[in-house]
Amino acid sequence: MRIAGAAINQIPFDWTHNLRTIREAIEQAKASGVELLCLPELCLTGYGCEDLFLSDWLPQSALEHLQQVRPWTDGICVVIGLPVRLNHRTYNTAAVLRDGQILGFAAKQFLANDGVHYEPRFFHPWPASETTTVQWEGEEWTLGDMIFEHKGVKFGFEICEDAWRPDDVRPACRLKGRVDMIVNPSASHFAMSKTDLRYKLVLNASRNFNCTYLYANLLGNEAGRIIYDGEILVARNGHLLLRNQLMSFKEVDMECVDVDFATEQARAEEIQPLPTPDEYRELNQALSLALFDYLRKARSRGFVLSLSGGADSVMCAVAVAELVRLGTAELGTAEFMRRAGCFTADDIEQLAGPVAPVPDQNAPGPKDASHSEPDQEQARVNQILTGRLLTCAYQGTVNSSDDTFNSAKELADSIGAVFYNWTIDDEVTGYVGKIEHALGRELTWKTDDLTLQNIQARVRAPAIWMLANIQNALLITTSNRSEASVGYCTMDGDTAGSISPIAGVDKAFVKDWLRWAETALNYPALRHVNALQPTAELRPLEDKQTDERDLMPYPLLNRIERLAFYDRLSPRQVFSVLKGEESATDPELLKTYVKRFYSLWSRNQWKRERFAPAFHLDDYNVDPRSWLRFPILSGGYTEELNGL
Ligand SMILES: Nc1ncnc2c1ncn2[C@@H]1O[C@H](COP(=O)(O)OP(=O)(O)OC[C@H]2O[C@@H]([n+]3cccc(C(=O)O)c3)[C@H](O)[C@@H]2O)[C@@H](O)[C@H]1O
Ligand SMILES: Nc1ncnc2c1ncn2[C@@H]1O[C@H](COP(=O)(O)OP(=O)(O)OP(=O)(O)O)[C@@H](O)[C@H]1O
Ligand SMILES: NC(=O)CC[C@H](N)C(=O)O
Repeated sequence: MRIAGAAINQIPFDWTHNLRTIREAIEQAKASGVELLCLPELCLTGYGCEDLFLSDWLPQSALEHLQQVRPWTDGICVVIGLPVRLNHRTYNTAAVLRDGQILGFAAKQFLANDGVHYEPRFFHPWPASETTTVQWEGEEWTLGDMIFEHKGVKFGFEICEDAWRPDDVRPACRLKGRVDMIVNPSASHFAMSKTDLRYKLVLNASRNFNCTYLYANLLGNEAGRIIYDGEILVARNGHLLLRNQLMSFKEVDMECVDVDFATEQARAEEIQPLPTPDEYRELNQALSLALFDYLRKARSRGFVLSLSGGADSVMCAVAVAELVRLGTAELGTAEFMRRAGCFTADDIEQLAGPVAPVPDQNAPGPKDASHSEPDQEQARVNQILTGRLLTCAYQGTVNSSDDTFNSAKELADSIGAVFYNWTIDDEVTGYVGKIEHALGRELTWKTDDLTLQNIQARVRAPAIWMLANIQNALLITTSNRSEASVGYCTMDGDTAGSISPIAGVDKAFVKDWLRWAETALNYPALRHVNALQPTAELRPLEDKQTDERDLMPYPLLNRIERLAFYDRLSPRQVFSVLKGEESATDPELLKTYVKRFYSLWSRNQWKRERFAPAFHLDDYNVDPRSWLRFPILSGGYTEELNGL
């Protein structure tokens, strides 16, 4: 039997869009002779509909829209995820359709309730071995824990989280021996290296439960924060049959494979390991696709960035250039521009030549564009596109250095971004003078250090916002996770912006990534930033301000943060682990860092509540609206820190 998974790039309750990609996937599958196709979890509504899942109308509307899919399933068996609401409870289900009929709804039994997932807020778990009925306009279907059959192949379900539970409780343990195949429609968020976990999960499931395992994930930045890598996996008895290229820029990535269910396949002795994921490359692909999707789904016309030449803003600029490079490499210039949604037909013809406005969805699966260099002509086109999508401004003060200016200018020029340069000293002097006049005293670095730093960061905001408004573009804010942890940023200053692409990764990672990108992605202009020490450049230059002098070494900050909030240790436990790991560092200094971290962390929760929407990229983040909730007002660990 030819079976397939299709990763599709959906939008919460955009029925027209979602039905279009579903139809496209089904048509591609039919054209490839596929007999059974699995689409991802909740793909009809989108996974990220949040509290709308609690309404009566959204699940009802989903069921109505499912009826439109029925005629498309002539000659094929298709699995489609949607919410179903019964007796004021919403269930997360996978509908099975064939030849225009709905065969039933398999319901999710274990709900994801960790990290970025809050499913028990929206859904009820379905009890094992039970079924009920769904009624709609005189028709009735079975919903619950059930087994289906297509052309003699018996199959049951695990819906995403179902598969992440122990082997002796997950649905597979009851399906073992009763089915030939387990189908898993998923909405599994991207995190660096997570593909390795998923691979092992699917391979081991197929081996341990003696079956074929078909897995299909969502694709792209669906709703703003969470990114899906579009992974499709098929394994049989511990052997990998299919694994696709992740992070496609296409809206539909359908991949199929033949499984000879009539012939037994010996159980694999052991699972062949995947090569270790390359996290820098993964991050690049995820960030580029996330930005591209955000741009087009927000119906925006590009990005504006206050480019200091320092690590954070430079990484954001490279991410936009990479969005163009990877997008055009996979889709071609014309399709990339069409999909971006912010270019006119004339623009497209000018840059891509005359093209038929036909989507390229029937082309074969994506290639890994991240390894390929564009030819000279494509590189020229990419520079023009980057110039259309990214406008930067260096906004210097008397405290800025030539080093950061050169870094910003050369990088912007090398990628083709529009680059402006102005100073903000007049505005700073104007505000300082006004306040000095009102207070009747001078403001000095000795008495007013933070105030004088923050005013510089704040007066950069209005002009850069003006550019964003003029261009109808998204203002990128450059916060990273380390900065967010300790509030090392000025609220309404450098945090001003509408999207925060790198707030999910720590500062040490940002620096390492830029060193990697200089050679691996061929951005020679990064040599400037790679030679710089991170600095806010807010104090007079002779003060030689650096982030790490103000705070602590970034790798240590990152380690404390991880121990405190990923491993959830107490301050005492964190200190004890650090002492063991950092035997060369004075324990008193380590204690100072631990105390500094926790008190800055607690004091700055309100800032984290106000950051612009950020992508989830690492295995955790500090965003209170996705991974990590923490009180705004608290005891601030006073007793715990005093006891160290
Ligand atoms: N719980 C709470 N809820 C609401 N507001 C709260 C609050 N606690 C304090 N606040 C208020 O917060 C305000 C202070 O916050 P804010 O004005 O943002 O400034 P603040 O956090 O005091 O200082 C900013 C820090 O970030 C550093 N910085 C700034 C800019 C750029 C960079 C860089 O790396 O480039 C670094 C700078 O060196 C300094 O250490 C005060 O007015 C205080 O009342
Ligand atoms: N001279 C400047 N021109 C334009 N924007 C600036 C300037 N200085 C600071 N900014 C803005 O403020 C942000 C915060 O500064 P921050 O120092 O945290 O980041 P960075 O300069 O990009 O990196 P690094 O910390 O490694 O120097 C910058 O990313 C940038 O958006
Ligand atoms: N949608 C889900 O059930 C996702 C949960 C699962 N643990 C994952 O991260 O893939």
